[in-house]
Amino acid sequence: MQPLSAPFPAARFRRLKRTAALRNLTQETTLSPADFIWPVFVMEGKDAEDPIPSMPGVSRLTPDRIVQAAKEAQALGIPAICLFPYTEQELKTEDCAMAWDPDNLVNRTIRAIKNAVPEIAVMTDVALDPYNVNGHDGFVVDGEILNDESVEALVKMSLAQAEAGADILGPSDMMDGRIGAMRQALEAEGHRHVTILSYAAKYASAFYGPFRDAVGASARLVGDKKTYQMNPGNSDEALRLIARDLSEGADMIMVKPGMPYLDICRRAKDTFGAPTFAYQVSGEYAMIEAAAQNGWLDREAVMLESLTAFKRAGCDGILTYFAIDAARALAS
Ligand SMILES: NCc1[nH]cc(CCC(=O)O)c1CC(=O)O
Repeated sequence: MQPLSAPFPAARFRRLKRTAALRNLTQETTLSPADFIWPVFVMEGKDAEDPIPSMPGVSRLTPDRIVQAAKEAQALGIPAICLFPYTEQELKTEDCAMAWDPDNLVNRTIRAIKNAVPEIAVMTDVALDPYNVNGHDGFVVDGEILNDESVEALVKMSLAQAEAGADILGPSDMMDGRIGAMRQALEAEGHRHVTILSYAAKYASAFYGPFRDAVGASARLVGDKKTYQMNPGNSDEALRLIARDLSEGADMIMVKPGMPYLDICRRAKDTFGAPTFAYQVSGEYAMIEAAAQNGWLDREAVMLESLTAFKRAGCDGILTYFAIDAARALAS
């Protein structure tokens, strides 16, 4: 593209800024509730919720309340909800067997949502960290995060979620080769229509802190995730990972975190043109909420501006904890 304009005063950029009608008419990207995937935290129990202090306004919900939340999201035009489980500390194990238990909390919740609100797409998280004694996304042996053994476990976990009715599997683990292994197993087991949204460019980020509180992994995590998640200094590697995951059978790809990585979103979309998502992660949410609570930022304006920025950067959609509030704001 070669932007061209007449010299002043033939060109006056303020002409198209003068009224709301003209501004709306010439807006390049727009935001709609259909752009959102809403991440929620599910916990055991009935008719209860438990606020997450580092994510003001976000609570863990019991499955029955998640079903209510899914109904609300559906009514607001939000197409997908993404489930993350909170696991009691004493239930975490080294072998992470609960991750592929057909009746674990996530799989029961998928079924409950699919029964009550079949239209909404249910996305899951494919990674071992909520079930792992040491908080890592893969198996840990003698301090090493094992790749191939973890992939086998992730495949079992994926099949259990597909069986329960998940529409979108979200491998957030960053093990090598998991997309191909998952895709092959899904095809072999008759789950041809199950989609994979690969966390392809997922960085080893300090912005995940509040999420780890939410799923109860903070106290558990031994060391860091730098041997499998990306170095924040890298950009070309993101494209290689996305190319790899698409070639192994991912239907959609994700960049994570979001706002500090919009350059990666733009490169990803321009290079591959695949359905591209960004995750506005827990730390990004917490920063905005904290500033808003102090009266330092206008919460609604910043929320909508930040989400619009993802669309402008080339994203087709955004995983955001603001999904419900943003959908309400857009409707009003
Ligand atoms: N499988 C882990 C996972 N899945 C989603 C998030 C972070 C999401 C957020 O911060 O909102 C994480 C955290 C991590 O990698 O440690």
